[in-house]
This record gives sequence, C-alpha cells and structure tokens, in this order.
Amino acid sequence: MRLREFSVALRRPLGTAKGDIDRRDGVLVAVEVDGVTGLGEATPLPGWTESLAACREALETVTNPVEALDDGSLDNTPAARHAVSLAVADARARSDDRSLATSLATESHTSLPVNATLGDADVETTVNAARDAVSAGFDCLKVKVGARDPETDATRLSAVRDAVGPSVSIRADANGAWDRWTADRFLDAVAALDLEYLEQPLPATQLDGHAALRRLHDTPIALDESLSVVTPSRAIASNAADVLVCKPMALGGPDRTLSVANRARSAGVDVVVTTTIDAVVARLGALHVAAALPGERAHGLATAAFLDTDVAADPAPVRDGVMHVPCGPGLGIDVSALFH
Ligand SMILES: O=C(O)CCC(=O)c1ccccc1C(=O)O
Ligand SMILES: [Mg+2]
Repeated sequence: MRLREFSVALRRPLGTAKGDIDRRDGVLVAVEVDGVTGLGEATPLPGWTESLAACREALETVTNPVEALDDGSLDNTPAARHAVSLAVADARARSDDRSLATSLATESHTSLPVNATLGDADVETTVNAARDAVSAGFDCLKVKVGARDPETDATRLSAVRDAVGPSVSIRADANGAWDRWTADRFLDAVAALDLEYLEQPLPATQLDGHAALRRLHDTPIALDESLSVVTPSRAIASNAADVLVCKPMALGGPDRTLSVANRARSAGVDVVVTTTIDAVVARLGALHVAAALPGERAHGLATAAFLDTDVAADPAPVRDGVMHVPCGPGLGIDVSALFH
C-alpha cells in the first residue's frame, strides 16, 4: 500500500459551535487488488474520527489491505479504515469497469442535489451568503448555529427564510452545542420557519435528550456526532432521529456507510451523506456512496469550495446546486493524477 500525505488550507474557515475549521491534513492511499490500483483518502477530524497521528500509525501497519478491513485492526481508526475500504472498493469497481456507484448498488443516481453549507456569522453576513447560494442554484441551505445564543440564531434563520422564500429548504446544525433547555428555546423560536431538520442540537451521547426533543417539537431532528460515539444500531433504535447524517470518513468507509444507511432505511430513518471537508478522493467516494442510496434529500457534499487548493482536479464540481456522478471506472479520477 502506498501512502502520500497532504495538507490543504481552507480558503475561508468554516465557523461552527465547536470552533473554526481552517485546514485539513490527511493521507492518500493507493492499493493493488488483483493487479488493479485503487485510491483512498484518510482526512481525520477529531470529534468525528481519530487524530492524524493515530490515523497515520494505523495506515503504516497495514500489510494486506483486504484483510485489514475484516481483522478488526482498523476498527478504532475510522478515517484510516475509510482510506483502505475506499481504495479496495475503487480497485474492484475499476477492474469490473464500472463506476463505484454502480458497483455498490444495482440502481444508482446519476446526479444528486446538494446543500450549501453556511458557517456561523452575523445576521447580515448569513443572509448575504444565503442569497448568494440561492443565486448559484442551491435549493437547500445548511446553516451552522450554536455559536450564539439561541434567540440570535433564530433571528438569523428567520432573516434567511424571509430572504429566500418558502421554496428553499433550510437545515440548521448546532454541532452538539446546547443543553435540553437551550435546544427547547431554539426550537420554540424557529417553530414557524419550517426547517427541514435541526442537526445534533445536544452532545453526542445524549440519545434520550434528542428523543425527547423529537417528541416535544415539530422540527425533525438529525444526528451526526452521535454516530461517532454510539453504535448506529443504538442510534436507530433509540428513536432519537428522523435523519442520520452519515460521514463515510467517520463511519469507517463506504461499506460501513451503506450498511448503516440500509439499517436506517429499514427503521424509517432517512440518510444524508456529508463530508468532513475532505479532499477530492474522499469527496468523490462520498458522492458515489450517496448515489448508491435511494432517497431524494440533498446531501452535504458541496464542500470543495471551502478548500484553497486540492490534491487533484475535481471531476464533479457543483453546478446549479447539483453534483453529477462521474461515470468512468471507479471514483472517476486518474490514479496517475495522485501517484506517479
Ligand atoms: O453537511 C454539510 O453541509 C457539510 C459538512 C459539514 O457541515 C461538516 C464539515 C466538517 C465537519 C463537520 C461538519 C458537520 O456536519 O457538522
Ligand atoms: Mg453536523
């Protein structure tokens, strides 16, 4: 297995309730499966995955990539497992001469709607960013909340709703910033705004709290960080979510993400696939995984624009709020663009 480290700055930091994300560092991998090369990427983000040091160490110990996926050695390092699992899946799809999405599902989407991601900012900046996103063709916005008091966040969202009108879908993501009472205040204040959902209002371990919010308010609830600290089965069984926000990087790879998504769907829980603001290889992986899932919701994959540079050219840029799934073999990116 070949490894190549990379480091990219964000063009503009993403402000969240848990601080700014301003750079992303990770490891690209290339594996050989039956003589065919596949590409993977580990871009760890503590809070969702292991540290970069733990990720690097786990990848350096892999001798047989296919066996490493099943022997438990990568179970505590989801970003490292993601890189290996994606690379093996990419190699297999390439040797079958199929796109990754079509190798993962008998029926897959050829294009997907995606949400614009709006960081924490004051009311005016948030409204301007929302208008810009809608002008660019997005009909779904995800706004970061939880860095301000809940009434101020409600004012931001209300101003966004007024600016974009009723036909644009609005999501909010608090990144676990609140306690039950603060989340109640926020949900009371936004009750008339018809939010698509509120993502991770409470800390990751508080499944019962999320279940209570779901019972007491009409705004649907989504879980994100919780999926990194409790088993997906528990998250699904606890009635704590209408939607699971699935980050392949945090769940340990495309295979694990598909299995979580299938279990969620059987329980009547929807799935939205997002990135941890990854480089092009992992973004494409998440796009193919999302394409392999049924459902019509917008995914959180429009994160390329946060990066100042990338490790290779992007074959799936966002146009009009939509991403087209590359139909060439595997991920749809040349191995030679990344490994010489
Ligand atoms: O879902 C999106 O719109 C983009 C991804 C995103 O918001 C995100 C990006 C990096 C780290 C955490 C998160 C998050 O969903 O909380
Ligand atoms: Mg989130």
